Amino acid sequence: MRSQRVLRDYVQSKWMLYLLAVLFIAAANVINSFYPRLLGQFTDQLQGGHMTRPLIIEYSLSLLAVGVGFGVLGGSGQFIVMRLGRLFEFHTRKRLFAHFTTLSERFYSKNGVGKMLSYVMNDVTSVRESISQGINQTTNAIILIFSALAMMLLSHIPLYLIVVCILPLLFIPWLVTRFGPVIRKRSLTVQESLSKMTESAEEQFGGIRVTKKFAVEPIMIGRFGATVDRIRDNQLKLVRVSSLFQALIPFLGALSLVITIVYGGYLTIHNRISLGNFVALSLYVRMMVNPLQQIGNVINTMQRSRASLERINDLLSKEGDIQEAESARACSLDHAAIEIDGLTFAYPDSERPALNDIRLRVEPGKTLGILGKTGSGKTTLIKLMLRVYDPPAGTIRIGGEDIRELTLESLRDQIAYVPQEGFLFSTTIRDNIAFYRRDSALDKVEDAAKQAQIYRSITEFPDGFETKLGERGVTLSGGQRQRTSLARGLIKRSPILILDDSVSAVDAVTEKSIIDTIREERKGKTTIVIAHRISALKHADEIVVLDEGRIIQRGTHEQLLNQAGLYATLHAIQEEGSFDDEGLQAL
Ligand SMILES: Nc1ncnc2c1ncn2[C@@H]1O[C@H](COP(=O)(O)OP(=O)(O)OP(=O)(O)O)[C@@H](O)[C@H]1O
Repeated sequence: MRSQRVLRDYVQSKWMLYLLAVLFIAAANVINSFYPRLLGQFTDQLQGGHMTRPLIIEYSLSLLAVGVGFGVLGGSGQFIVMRLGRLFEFHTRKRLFAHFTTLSERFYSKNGVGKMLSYVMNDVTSVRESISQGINQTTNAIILIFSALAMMLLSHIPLYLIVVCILPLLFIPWLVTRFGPVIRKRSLTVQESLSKMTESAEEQFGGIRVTKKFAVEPIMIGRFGATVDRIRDNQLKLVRVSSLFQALIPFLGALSLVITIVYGGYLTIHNRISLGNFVALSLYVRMMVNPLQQIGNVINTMQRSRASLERINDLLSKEGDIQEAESARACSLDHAAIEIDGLTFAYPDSERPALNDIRLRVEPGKTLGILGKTGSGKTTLIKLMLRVYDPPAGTIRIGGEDIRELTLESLRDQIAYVPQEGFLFSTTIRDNIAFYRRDSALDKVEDAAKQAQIYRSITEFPDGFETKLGERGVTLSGGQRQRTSLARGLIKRSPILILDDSVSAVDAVTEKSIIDTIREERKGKTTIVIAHRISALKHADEIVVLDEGRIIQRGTHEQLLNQAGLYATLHAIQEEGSFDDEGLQAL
């Protein structure tokens, strides 16, 4: 795990702008701290009977200058900080997304889409808010407090009076250290329940059609409702503690004002301080309550966003399981034999091997058929060939090279993999087929569609190849979706094509036509066909039958038919519609 400091890196890269913003905000607050002093002086002049028209104008202009200076400088500083915050949000979202693309299937099998969304949306926003508010309000508060203290001393307000009046405010740091950890813990729980709700919503939306078909809406509403209830409970717990925290600070502020009025008023009556200084003191004490409350707010927000920042840093530190070797080379897989030698593999969290001592050799240009019951390890074998998971070193070679020594790009770029359920993006059919190379000429897209037997269906849509697909291609039937995904694989014209049950959703006539076209098109190129239906792979040069991760039969279609075993049994069931008890036992 590489340690990541997303916020520190960002602030370091923008430190000059942040410094400028801090200087602007600080200057604004220094200017602002003049206004109670001016009002105090004004009161003294008034009380002493020295007030003249030019003096009134002078004081008015000075107060106006304070207001304008505070507004312009403070506003500019705030603008810079807010803008930098938005840029942070933008950069971090892009960085997170780029990082997501490097993570492997193992990561995604453990972390749902909702969780990713929650990182990208909630966590990033929470950190952005805390830096913007943090810099803005902390600078505001610190500078204002120090300027106010300095101004009071300059105005000759006695130090003992200042200390007594602001004494209650000094309890604020104590409150912060008491409440901070509790707030942080409860915020983390809220964040977690929020991300659970996003995950649940994502799953419910994904499965909405199944829900409706089974008429189980109340169950789904109940399930989603439970996640929302959890958020409500956790949020209420958080609100209770943060509200108490927020309420105590103004209370301490009010207490300070009471002391100011009582003690300051007493000293004024006894002429120990001037009326002007009493006015200035009350205004300064009042002025200090807000910044101190802001510090409380900032600490609250910081506590909350620290958890988010930790989650983001943690995620960015995660490295994909599949790493390219430093010595990795790009190799051409044209005319390359595939050799699998003694491959045994168990998924990282599983004790039982999904594949056991697999030995295979596919000569260049030949077709290999893989047949097997569900869960027998067919897809696992392909995942290992594509290095979705890492096979043990030296067990899979293509063109004599251990695939772990090839660059991931050269390996995956030269193998076209068509899964049973290819995901279709919410874009045009043309873009979906030309996914691998968006600038492919239309005639190439059309050729691939023809080979996948989807061309006619596409041209029947009013917009033809420019027809937009809804999310996951809802406007297409299952078979149409599968053939569009097949066309996407065929257009690559790769040295190696892998069809993983890619024609299972089409009728027998279309399947035959697709297989014939592919055989013709793939002459001289290596093809691997995985299927449950014998008709899809009987023409293969070699067929292997997998069972519980082991190869239990191998040979050509004719050879396998002449052996008693799973292949002949499946053939009897699928092609002849007949089977005996012995055959059923084999299944
Ligand atoms: N990501 C995973 N983590 C753990 N075990 C897995 C994972 N994917 C598959 N398996 C297990 O590995 C075994 C082989 O699965 P695989 O997907 O290779 O079967 P298959 O022959 O392709 O099945 P099907 O014909 O249903 O697609 C199964 O027992 C499955 O439960």
